[in-house]
Amino acid sequence: MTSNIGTGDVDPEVRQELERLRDSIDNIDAAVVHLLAERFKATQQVGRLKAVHQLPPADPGREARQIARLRRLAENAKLDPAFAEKFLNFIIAEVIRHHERIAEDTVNGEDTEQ
Ligand SMILES: O=C(O)C(=O)C[C@]1(C(=O)O)C=C[C@@H](O)C=C1
Repeated sequence: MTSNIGTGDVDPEVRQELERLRDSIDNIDAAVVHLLAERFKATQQVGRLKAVHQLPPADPGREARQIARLRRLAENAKLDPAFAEKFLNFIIAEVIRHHERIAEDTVNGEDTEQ
């Protein structure tokens, strides 16, 4: 069936309920973006620290502990732990790319960017 939500041909009560839920979703999405931005600010600092001290971008042991912890948190929150793991892995892969870029731009502990 094709959706008629966009055409205005929807019970006003249903439309109102949908709008209420979507407002909530929009707030949550904004919070997620802000939280992710804060997380990336912290990981950028980790990336610089690792580059300056010539530490490897990835730390598989740390990642294994984070995944185990996040899976537990997800289960308690009734979120699919497999989804939580995929989501964390997706973010960490991006962080590692950032770390690698920072390491490339760092020579003898000096930032060569700019
Ligand atoms: O904690 C670190 O060592 C980081 O570089 C941060 C982080 C993360 O995004 O949480 C990213 C890469 C590592 O493999 C582990 C964790």
